[in-house]
Amino acid sequence: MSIIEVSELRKSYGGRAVVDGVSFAVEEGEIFGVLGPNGAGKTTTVECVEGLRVPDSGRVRVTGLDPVAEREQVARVLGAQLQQSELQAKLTVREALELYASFYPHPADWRPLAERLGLAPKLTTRFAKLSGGQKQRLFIALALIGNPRVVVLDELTTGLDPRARRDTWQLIEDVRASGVTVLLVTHFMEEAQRLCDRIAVIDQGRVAALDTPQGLIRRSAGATVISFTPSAPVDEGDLNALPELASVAFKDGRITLSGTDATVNAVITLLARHHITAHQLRVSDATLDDAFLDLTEAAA
Ligand SMILES: Nc1ncnc2c1ncn2[C@@H]1O[C@H](COP(=O)(O)OP(=O)(O)OP(=O)(O)O)[C@@H](O)[C@H]1O
Repeated sequence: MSIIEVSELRKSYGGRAVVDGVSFAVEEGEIFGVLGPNGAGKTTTVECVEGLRVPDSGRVRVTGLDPVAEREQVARVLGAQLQQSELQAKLTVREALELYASFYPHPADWRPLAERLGLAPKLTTRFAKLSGGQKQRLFIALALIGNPRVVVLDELTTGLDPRARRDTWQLIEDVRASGVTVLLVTHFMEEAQRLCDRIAVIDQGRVAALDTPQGLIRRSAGATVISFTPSAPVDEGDLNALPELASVAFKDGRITLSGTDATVNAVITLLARHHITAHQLRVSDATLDDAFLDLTEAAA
């Protein structure tokens, strides 16, 4: 049994379908990413998993439980990241940890949790005085305090500086290493590529693709990118006729092509045939960023 099952989930607001038949399954121990453009329906989807919104139709199960009908049981196995507004400004870190621990029958000991999250020196600091990174750490601590089997994190690192973001990634990896399944909503491609075992790309309320980060990159039309400055003009028709070509662009005397290894080999042969030298030749793999744009454009 998958730890989270979402099947044909639908939710409309004012007659507009914002989640329009979303299905995916998350396996125990995975970091599963939900990625998509603004307004794609990501938060609505994960809030249905958390039992915070009631689906119009479809089936959602968390450890086999219905998050709406069995909300209390689900709350014992699922930890959700709070929104900023949900915590009192005057509450200290220690008070928040103790308060949230009191909500659960078998909470984690908050002291080692605070230690692990680097919150130990901040126990007497009020919430309002914490930095953005410290607040995020506290939210992670509160999401973990009930000893959940699944934790849902939405836009976890938005607003964090690069170092705090990297520290948070390490934390998420530690959380997973301790056996917790992570459902992660994110806008950051680097974050998704680095952390997620699998990703559902959601676009306009539907799953546009579901795969590993590498699988998504391979699936996008131009998985390999080659760019160079030619020593002499290259015939555009010849470039457009290259095998398995996904895109071609000309800028400031440089040519950038995307396609497959076959495209790269063919363009090198083409240049050699015309005795053209490729200056500053670069060959790289497409990134998740490229794949995302490709996949969400394709869906549009
Ligand atoms: N309670 C609501 N009433 C009406 N419309 C809503 C409600 N909640 C969400 N929406 C709309 O549903 C759409 C999907 O919202 P959702 O927050 O799920 O998207 P998202 O993918 O999480 O977006 P973002 O990346 O911008 O957070 C948006 O157009 C949003 O305005």
